[in-house]
Amino acid sequence: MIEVRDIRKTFRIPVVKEGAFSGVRSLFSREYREKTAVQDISFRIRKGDFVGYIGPNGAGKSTTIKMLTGILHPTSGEVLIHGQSPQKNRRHVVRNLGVVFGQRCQLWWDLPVKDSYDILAAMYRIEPEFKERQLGMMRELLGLDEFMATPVRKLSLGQRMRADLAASMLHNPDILFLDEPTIGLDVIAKKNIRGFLKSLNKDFGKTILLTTHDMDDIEQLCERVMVINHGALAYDGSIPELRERIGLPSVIRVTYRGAMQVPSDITANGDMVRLPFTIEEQNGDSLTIHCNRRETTAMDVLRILNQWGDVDDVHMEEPDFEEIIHRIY
Ligand SMILES: Nc1ncnc2c1ncn2[C@@H]1O[C@H](COP(=O)(O)OP(=O)(O)OP(=O)(O)O)[C@@H](O)[C@H]1O
Repeated sequence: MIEVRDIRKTFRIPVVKEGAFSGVRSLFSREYREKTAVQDISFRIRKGDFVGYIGPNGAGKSTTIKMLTGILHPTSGEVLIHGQSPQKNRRHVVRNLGVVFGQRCQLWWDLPVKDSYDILAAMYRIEPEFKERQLGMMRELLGLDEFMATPVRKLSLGQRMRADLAASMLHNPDILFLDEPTIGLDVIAKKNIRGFLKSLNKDFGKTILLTTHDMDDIEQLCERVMVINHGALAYDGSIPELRERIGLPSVIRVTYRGAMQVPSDITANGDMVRLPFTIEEQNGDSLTIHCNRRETTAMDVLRILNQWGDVDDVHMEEPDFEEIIHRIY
């Protein structure tokens, strides 16, 4: 349903020269340098997928989303949404798209939220009954009644984001492109937005592409994650596969009831090569070990640890997702 074939975006940026009046001179300068923001990216997103699109600042995420929505034209390559190009058939394609740029508000600053919805409905030729039905559906999910009559400029950041999300859903699009919809929100507001997005995907079958710097958003919402770095796709797959590929160690802490006996040939000379894990700390009746899930399973590890004493308690920590992502960046 969304097909992206080898899209590339190169910007021409005027070169600003050093020296006095350089700013003025560069106005007349014809020198440019090229910046490739997105380099030959391809992917497909199926109906009902919830995909995270992540990468460091300046990686090319917003530029990709702008090409997907038809705001920008790719320098080369092609985007097809339901088989249509958003560049060539913008009017037709946007009927099926909802877009939220978390850093920008699509509502009218001085008007009550409700009036903004009326204007958007008129602009996009949405029938009043249809708009009311959509708002009715979202009223409870987004708690719209709390601020319908409030001017947008008086909304809290969390309320504004909820109002913005409702606006993007007024025409009931199949596909949502969300660029940092949880930016700057507190824990509770993030939780509300995540709940809403989860419901849109699971209960209403919406296809969602989500850009965010919040790895909790990704872990809690997305089945699939695409990582973009320096304009190129560095990873496209599931989160468990990504964990496995990066192979950071899982930490297991074991407490024994009474004595424990670590075989001496393992601890001698720090020679632990025969174990499928490393002993990081041995302290009285407890052990902390690191194991790599690519090389062994938790069951195998526990089987060995069980031979060393009477296990009382086991605590496992998966590698932190944020840390995994930093490894890719
Ligand atoms: N209109 C433009 N003209 C020139 N360069 C641009 C333009 N838009 C984006 N760029 C450059 O393209 C690169 C990618 O920018 P983009 O906004 O897509 O990154 P991003 O991944 O969304 O970053 P962030 O996480 O900071 O929002 C950056 O180096 C940026 O400076």
